[in-house]
Amino acid sequence: MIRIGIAGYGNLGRGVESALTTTADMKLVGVFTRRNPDTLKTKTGAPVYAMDQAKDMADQIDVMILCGGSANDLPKQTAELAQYFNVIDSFDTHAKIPEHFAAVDAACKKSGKIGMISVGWDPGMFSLNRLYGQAILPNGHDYTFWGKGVSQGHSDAIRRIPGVQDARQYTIPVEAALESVRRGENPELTTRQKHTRECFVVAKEGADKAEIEKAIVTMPNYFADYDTTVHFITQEELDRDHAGIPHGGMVFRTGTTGLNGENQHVIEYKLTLDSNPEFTSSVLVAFARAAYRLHSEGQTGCKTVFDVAPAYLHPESGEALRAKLL
Ligand SMILES: NC(=O)C1=CN([C@@H]2O[C@H](COP(=O)(O)OP(=O)(O)OC[C@H]3O[C@@H](n4cnc5c(N)ncnc54)[C@H](OP(=O)(O)O)[C@@H]3O)[C@@H](O)[C@H]2O)C=CC1
Ligand SMILES: N[C@@H](C[C@H]1CC(C(=O)O)=NO1)C(=O)O
Repeated sequence: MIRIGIAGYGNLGRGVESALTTTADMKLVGVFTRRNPDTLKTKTGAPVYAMDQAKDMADQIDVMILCGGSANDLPKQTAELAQYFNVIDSFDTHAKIPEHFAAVDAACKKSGKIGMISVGWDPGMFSLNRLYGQAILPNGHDYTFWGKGVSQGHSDAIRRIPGVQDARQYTIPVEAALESVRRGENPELTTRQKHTRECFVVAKEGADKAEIEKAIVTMPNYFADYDTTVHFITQEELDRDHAGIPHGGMVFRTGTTGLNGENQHVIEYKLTLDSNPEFTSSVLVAFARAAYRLHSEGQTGCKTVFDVAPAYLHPESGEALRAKLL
């Protein structure tokens, strides 16, 4: 039985808690939070501990699944907890993945643990499909489109701005760009030409809304390269009109084969998600199984989804997989 800890109890933390109830080979030992653990009750009745108690429980947990925010939490937490645990996170600030990988790799190499970063759907499943497309159709173009849906990373980043009480960020694909790709026109598209971003923000009493809006639209790696609109609404309106966290998207690869490129092929990998956090958490749980197995085989250091053979994700044996899924 693989013993799991959850570090951080937000949308993703609750999603991991739920995803673990569907496994027969994994169990939740406990949830770790930076808040007062006595103020939190988990959905499944799993115990809640203070984050600084985690290191004292290192012998009770095989993999710690980190569910903090990429903007502020994971850059500190993943490498910190890698001193004591095999760790896995969903770190999604794409521009900073190389530096995050280096920090987690150094911590894991020192502690003899395994770390997996940037596990989810983008980065994660979409990353894998971009790699497959380029490897299989080297003569081609790939495109990634998200939404319309709620980006958890962008929503989390807004919530971290001083004066913000709550927020949801919708990512919206530019239809003309999407249709041009679908028509096989292989357009050259800038970041700004592919998506727009729409934010719904609840400001704290007395907060400077102009300053909040400016902090959002100029935020590097999240909003600076996009046309972004910001709406200020009440908490009641956010809870009423923006309660769900749906999302999805597509990775396209269009490429040619034949000595003269005479044949065109289109690969399309699509996700349609009722719950972005619950899907992301399901990916995290499958890769947590792989992290445990790889560490049991003596692997250490930092990995990404590119480094994991698919069979490590599945609960069944190689023999069963060959008989049923090949
Ligand atoms: N790779 C991918 O495909 C994806 C990655 N992600 C990543 O997941 C990250 C986490 O997203 P999400 O779970 O939605 O973020 P949340 O804002 O729900 O939670 C982030 C952290 O904030 C704290 N927190 C949560 N709720 C509250 C609250 N009410 N009051 C105070 N603190 C709170 C928790 O830490 P604590 O319990 O310690 O207080 C939690 O771990 C995102 O930043 C994103 O980067 C998300 C989706 C897909
Ligand atoms: N990491 C994203 C998952 C996808 C969604 C997204 C976006 O809408 O910009 N980028 O990647 C998230 O936090 O939801």
